[in-house]
Amino acid sequence: MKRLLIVYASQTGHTLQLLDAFCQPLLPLCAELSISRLSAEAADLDDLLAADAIVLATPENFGYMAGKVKDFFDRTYYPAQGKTEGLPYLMLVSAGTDGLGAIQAMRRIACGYGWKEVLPPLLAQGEVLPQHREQAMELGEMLAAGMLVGRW
Ligand SMILES: Cc1cc2nc3c(=O)[nH]c(=O)nc-3n(C[C@H](O)[C@H](O)[C@H](O)COP(=O)(O)O)c2cc1C
Repeated sequence: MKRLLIVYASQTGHTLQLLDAFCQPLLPLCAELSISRLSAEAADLDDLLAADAIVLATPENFGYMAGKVKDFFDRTYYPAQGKTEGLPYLMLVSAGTDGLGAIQAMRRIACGYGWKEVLPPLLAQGEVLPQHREQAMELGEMLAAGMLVGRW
């Protein structure tokens, strides 16, 4: 069974709203796709090494990813070196007005691991709107479909 790791942080629930929408189309696939949805402080190296794809979901804080997500990278970067190359990933970002700093920073770090960004990031600025939820659901569908047909 393919395994999807979701690593997230959320202080006021906006990123979680995106994540809930993203996960909605995955629920009927639980017989074919194992999903580990973990807060960034709970996720560890074993979770990462077991993953066939990873979703990084975070608010933008001070022009960067949440500190807990950065800490996940700090804890896993060296021990994972050479072991996760080519891992498909995508990003979900909730931000007040911007979000590009968080996206750029995660992209740079993911590049260091050798991961492959397989779908464009979802950036929701301000309140999470129905259109953001729809986009998140579409991304969930596309990521799962790509994993199940072996596209990535
Ligand atoms: C400490 C802090 C720093 C923030 N910095 C930024 C920022 O640099 N850029 C931005 O667009 N929004 C910023 N915001 C707003 C959050 O990104 C936004 O409220 C987001 O939706 C929160 O998501 P969450 O509810 O999942 O924590 C910041 C919020 C906090 C609490």
